[in-house]
Amino acid sequence: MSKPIFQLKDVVKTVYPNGSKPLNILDHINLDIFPGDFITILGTNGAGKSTLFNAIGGNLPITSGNVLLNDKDITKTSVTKRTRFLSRVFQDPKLGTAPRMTVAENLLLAEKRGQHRLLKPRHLKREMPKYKQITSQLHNNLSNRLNTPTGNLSGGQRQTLSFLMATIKKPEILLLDEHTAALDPNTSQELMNLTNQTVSNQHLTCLMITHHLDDALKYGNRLIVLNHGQVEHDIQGADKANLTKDQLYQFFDPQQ
Ligand SMILES: Nc1ncnc2c1ncn2[C@@H]1O[C@H](COP(=O)(O)OP(=O)(O)OP(=O)(O)O)[C@@H](O)[C@H]1O
Repeated sequence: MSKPIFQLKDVVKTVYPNGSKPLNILDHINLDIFPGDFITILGTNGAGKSTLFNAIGGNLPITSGNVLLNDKDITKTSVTKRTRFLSRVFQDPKLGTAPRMTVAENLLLAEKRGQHRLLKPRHLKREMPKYKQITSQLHNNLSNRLNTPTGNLSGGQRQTLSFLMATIKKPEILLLDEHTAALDPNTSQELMNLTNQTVSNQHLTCLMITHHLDDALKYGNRLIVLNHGQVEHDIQGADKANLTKDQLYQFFDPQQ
């Protein structure tokens, strides 16, 4: 078996809601993520899914435990530094892109992530055929809007762009935080297909939060259910492939 690319070791995040008694919103999480894992993450509202992503992305300092990338302890590494190896796509299409910059400029910016970010017009010109090609993967006309400021795009176009920006420079870890939830059913399906293709073709390591049981079953090699800040189920390989929707429903049955 290969070595984990990413590890959470006994990660705890404690909060004090309204100054009351402590509450662990991440409660001793241990997780080994392997290269090429595509993990779908389910959990009821408030289970800790976004908090888990914030701990991985460095957006939230954890109370105790360690976060490791390729055996290196990155627990104290800033969000900015983590963007060199980690990309995240949020539910809100407005969050991923710079609204006054054009589609092409945003893509160039994403390609230069972690480098000296000087946008030169000749770089932009050189990359245009590539941007045309990657934006043509969906039938939403994004490829004809390369010189349009992203603030003028539809939500679906903008979310496609956020996804392309997150994957244009292969990240070591890709975090998808309900990235299709704000889209209409067809657009959502198209972006999910592109996601699956990209993860598979680029051999990305990806974690995807979703509330769609069908998507959680259909995609990925591994499924995690979070509950009260703990990993309640971690189903992999053949068990994941054979998992049924009825079994999944049982995980959320309060009688269980
Ligand atoms: N910074 C914080 N301070 C206090 N409580 C927090 C903080 N961040 C999250 N929480 C609480 O921790 C719990 C988990 O929140 P989180 O947003 O991770 O849940 P989630 O599983 O992503 O939910 P949803 O499906 O609704 O997005 C919630 O009860 C939330 O109110």
